[in-house]
Amino acid sequence: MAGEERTESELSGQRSGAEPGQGSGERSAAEPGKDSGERVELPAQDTPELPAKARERHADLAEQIEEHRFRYYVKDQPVISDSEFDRLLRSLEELEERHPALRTPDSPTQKVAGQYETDLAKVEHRERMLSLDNAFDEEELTAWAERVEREVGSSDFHFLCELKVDGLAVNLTYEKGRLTRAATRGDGRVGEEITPNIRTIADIPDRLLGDRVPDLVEIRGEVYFPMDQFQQLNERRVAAGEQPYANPRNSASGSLRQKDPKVTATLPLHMVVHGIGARDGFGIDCLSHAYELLREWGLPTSRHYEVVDSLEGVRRFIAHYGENRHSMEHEIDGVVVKLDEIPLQGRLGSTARAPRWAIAWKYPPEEVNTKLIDITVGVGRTGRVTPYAQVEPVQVAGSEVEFATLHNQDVVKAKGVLIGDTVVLRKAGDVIPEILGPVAELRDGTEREFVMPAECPECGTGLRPMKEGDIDLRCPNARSCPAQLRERLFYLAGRKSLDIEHFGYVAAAALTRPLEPAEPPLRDEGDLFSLTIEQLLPIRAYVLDPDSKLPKRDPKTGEEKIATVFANQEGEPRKNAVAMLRNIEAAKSRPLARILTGLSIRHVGPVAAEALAREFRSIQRIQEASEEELAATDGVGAIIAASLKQWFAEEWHQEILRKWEAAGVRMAEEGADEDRGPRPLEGITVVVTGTLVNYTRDGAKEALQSLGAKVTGSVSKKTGFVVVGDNPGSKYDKAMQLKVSVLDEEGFGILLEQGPDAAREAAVPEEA
Ligand SMILES: NC(=O)c1ccc[n+]([C@@H]2O[C@H](COP(=O)([O-])OP(=O)(O)OC[C@H]3O[C@@H](n4cnc5c(N)ncnc54)[C@H](O)[C@@H]3O)[C@@H](O)[C@H]2O)c1
Ligand SMILES: [Zn+2]
Repeated sequence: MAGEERTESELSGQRSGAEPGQGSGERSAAEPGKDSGERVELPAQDTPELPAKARERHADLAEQIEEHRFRYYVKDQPVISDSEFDRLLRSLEELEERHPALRTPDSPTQKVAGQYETDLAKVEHRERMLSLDNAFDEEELTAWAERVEREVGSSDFHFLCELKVDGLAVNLTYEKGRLTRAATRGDGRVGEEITPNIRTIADIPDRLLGDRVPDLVEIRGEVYFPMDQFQQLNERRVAAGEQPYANPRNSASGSLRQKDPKVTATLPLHMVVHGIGARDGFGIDCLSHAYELLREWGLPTSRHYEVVDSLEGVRRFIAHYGENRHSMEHEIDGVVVKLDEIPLQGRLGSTARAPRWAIAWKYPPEEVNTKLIDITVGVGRTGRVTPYAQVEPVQVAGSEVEFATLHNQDVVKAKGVLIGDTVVLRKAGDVIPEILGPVAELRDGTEREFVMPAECPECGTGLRPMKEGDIDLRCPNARSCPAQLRERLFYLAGRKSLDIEHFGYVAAAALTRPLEPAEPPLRDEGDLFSLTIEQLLPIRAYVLDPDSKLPKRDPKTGEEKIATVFANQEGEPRKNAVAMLRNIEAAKSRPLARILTGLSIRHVGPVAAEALAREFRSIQRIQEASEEELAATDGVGAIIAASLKQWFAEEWHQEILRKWEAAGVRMAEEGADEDRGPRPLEGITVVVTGTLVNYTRDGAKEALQSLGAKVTGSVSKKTGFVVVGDNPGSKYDKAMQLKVSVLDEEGFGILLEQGPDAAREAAVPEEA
């Protein structure tokens, strides 16, 4: 690859000697000797330089590669992932490296894609369209850059860095400013005509803008299908009885290479321009300047490119987009680094397959193919039942993936995946793994459709949507569905809530759904704080895996693991059982916000719990507050308020509270009530806005709260006072409009020291 001497061009009779300034390097690329498309069969004979085994291996690899290219370029239905394909090609290159005699002009390593018979008409490009050499690591990138410097003869040049868009390469011919022809890349010299289809793409102008349009220009670019609309496309295809696409790249290609442009017209295709082919009637010195010109002509150039003067800059660009790879609306599989100076491009020239003045840096693959073994459903903390895929374990983006969520039954349908399919799995960075689509080509008829169960897999209760119109199904048995209770307990013991060490998923499962005894120690979370070691010792249970929610298996026998979770073989308490009980005890006095979080009230996460605890300081007061008061609390709002009301209305929730209180769990913030001194501002709501001189915003808030006032963020008729500092903004206007008493900083002092009546006298507007 990059960096090595291009003996292959000599081998294939090619020369790369290009005159500087003769257009792009592509034009100056030498014609390959011949490219008939047939393989030259060499007798499989051992020669000292070329063992028969290498020759066979070469023929085998070449055949596989050609086969995959056909599926990819012509059928738009590849059956292996790009990284697997790249590996095959790499193997072939390495083999040729060791046995240069194998590197004949018709080897797949020496050709651009390949030319195939399709339904579409053939058209010849004026100037060849090439592929790119790849750099998979730092060493290959450096080797390429060093070679560029060597051939240029100085370091007086620039790198143009751009994104490698994963789409379909196209060539647009504009004559006197009019789009006259569009074609796919094909074998680089002859492509498929797709002019009517291209005309349906809104990004692509039919006429170039301005009055300086050239006589002729070939525009090269990538047509892509936006990532976020991919699933909708598959959904429509499945509904219409067509095969879903495996990933957005294939859908772009499939959409564009339609015989009927009316079909293309219905699809949201876009284009990014990334090069120029033949041209006549204008001169350019740098590719980056050319992009500016193309943009003026109304062509869709990318905003994401940068000209840098060193490899250091290239590395920065690569790192930056490596991190922001997923905020693009199209898939990118790498970065393309090009020599910006066009005369220098010409001097470096091209091989039969790729320009020497450019290299593609490939990011680690995020898409792999794997087998969809099964789709099962899991029941979450709130009873939501979600289908998830169990796949053959596969390594992607730095971790092993075995499960991927499928969200709900409609998503499974929309993706068009069947149990038993080979699927494309995508894991983007830290994002949870996702199944993109099936490799429908590989189906053999044994695949079956997923059917959403009608009953909860763990408690047998009939599933239903929470409200009419909800897509999600839920298990309504919130109290003692073992799955929901287990998830609630696991959450309660977790970092965000009570942080109970030694209380993990296995313990949560064992306490709620043991094999023995028949009656689980916990029917809901009420008895958690009164658990005793005697209750724990007899428990035998499956050892559950938190990811799959399935029993872990013995790696040797494959059997499901069952254990006495809290007792050792002698029936004595295990160390961690004792520690767990001790930690449960300690958790009773966690801050109120954490206790609240542990109740698994819908929408009440750590942030809302913190706001509620700060404002109301006890569970009882939260319960007594009106829905409006709750909703008016900073960081709470109407949805959470309604959810709180619903939660407290449930009798079994009340029982949990009673039991927890009896067990000594903290139900109020320290010193919440009587011992906090007089509360002259009890029942009064205050809004603070603008900048105060003697108080920070939080300081003002605390001063008010300590006297019993409620501090909220928005002004309403119920607001008692609005305290305004400098630059108060709209809250002041609102207060005036609603005739709420407004206090300046002095009035605020009066409120704190002398109480509400005195403050009202100091307020504007004056009481009527
Ligand atoms: N899965 C399969 O079975 C299979 C089969 C064949 C090919 N492939 C995949 O197709 C790709 C190989 O095809 P290739 O030969 O076209 O090489 P390539 O995709 O690695 O590089 C060349 C192409 O990159 C495109 N490109 C995107 N952004 C560009 C930019 N900013 N500047 C210049 N060019 C840009 C151009 O269209 C150009 O033709 C690989 O990713 C390979 O894995 C996969
Ligand atoms: Zn259930």
